[in-house]
Amino acid sequence: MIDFQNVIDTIHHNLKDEVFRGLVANYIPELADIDAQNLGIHLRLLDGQTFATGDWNKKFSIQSVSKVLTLAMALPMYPENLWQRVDVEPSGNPFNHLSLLELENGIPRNPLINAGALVIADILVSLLKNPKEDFLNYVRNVVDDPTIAFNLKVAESERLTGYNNYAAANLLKAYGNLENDVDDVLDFYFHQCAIEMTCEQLSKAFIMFANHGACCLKTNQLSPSQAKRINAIMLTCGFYDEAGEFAFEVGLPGKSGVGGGIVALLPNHFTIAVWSPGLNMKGNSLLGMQALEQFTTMTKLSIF
Ligand SMILES: NC(=O)CC[C@H](N)C(=O)O
Repeated sequence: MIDFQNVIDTIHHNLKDEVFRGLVANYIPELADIDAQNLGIHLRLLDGQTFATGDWNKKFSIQSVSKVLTLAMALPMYPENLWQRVDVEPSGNPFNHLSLLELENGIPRNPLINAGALVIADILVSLLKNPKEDFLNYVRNVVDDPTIAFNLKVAESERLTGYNNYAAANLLKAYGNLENDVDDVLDFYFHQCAIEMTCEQLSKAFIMFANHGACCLKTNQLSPSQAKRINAIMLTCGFYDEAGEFAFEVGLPGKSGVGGGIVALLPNHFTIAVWSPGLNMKGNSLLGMQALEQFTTMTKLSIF
């Protein structure tokens, strides 16, 4: 039996005084002041046991991690046509890259780059009565925690500075791959990214992917087949142009966000959420990746 508490405490100890911690995302001004010294880990086994260390109980902006949750909400509601509007190939490009979108006639490479997430946002804006509230309630239900909320300042900060996302949404609209107004889709997208969670809440939110889709939702659960496919997309596309590196170093499906969070999972075994706000050049948490590399190396628990 692995002493998980000892493993994550050792990783925290190894990394907590690291000098080279990457750079906090400052292209979203409201995120620029987050203290790069934060480092939290929360591990949740499928049998319900949990292990935590460091700043596991502080809220942070989940940013692109939300893209997996919008996909998980949309897929059971729109299973037939979704994959006609967004592909499932890794892009090998940064999360906000646009030239492939033009080359490929407005069909984003996958749902985890920004353009693909905007198509999923558009689907939810079309399907939901009160899109932002309904999605927030979905997340609250998945985690079974009604306190989860948007950070409205972060959403507003992105609205004021998100020129790349405006460009992506306009391009999608020009190619006929957005049904709704560009501003409505972006408003939804900026809010989904501005949800705040702790490592503990995030490890809970992703249990469904480790558990063949099953979680505490009463309706709209993922089927085992849908959960399998989302895991495949996380593995191949969850870290943008560093997806290969993450598979090589860590060997788990996962997703990062520019708030410095990473959540990863081993089907049938566990989910693990790590938060360290400093990012590497590819926009993924620098120490978060190192922590997870140490975790799968020390425990020998990975999909490979
Ligand atoms: N990789 C990320 O977390 C990017 C999300 C961010 N909201 C953006 O659209 O730029």
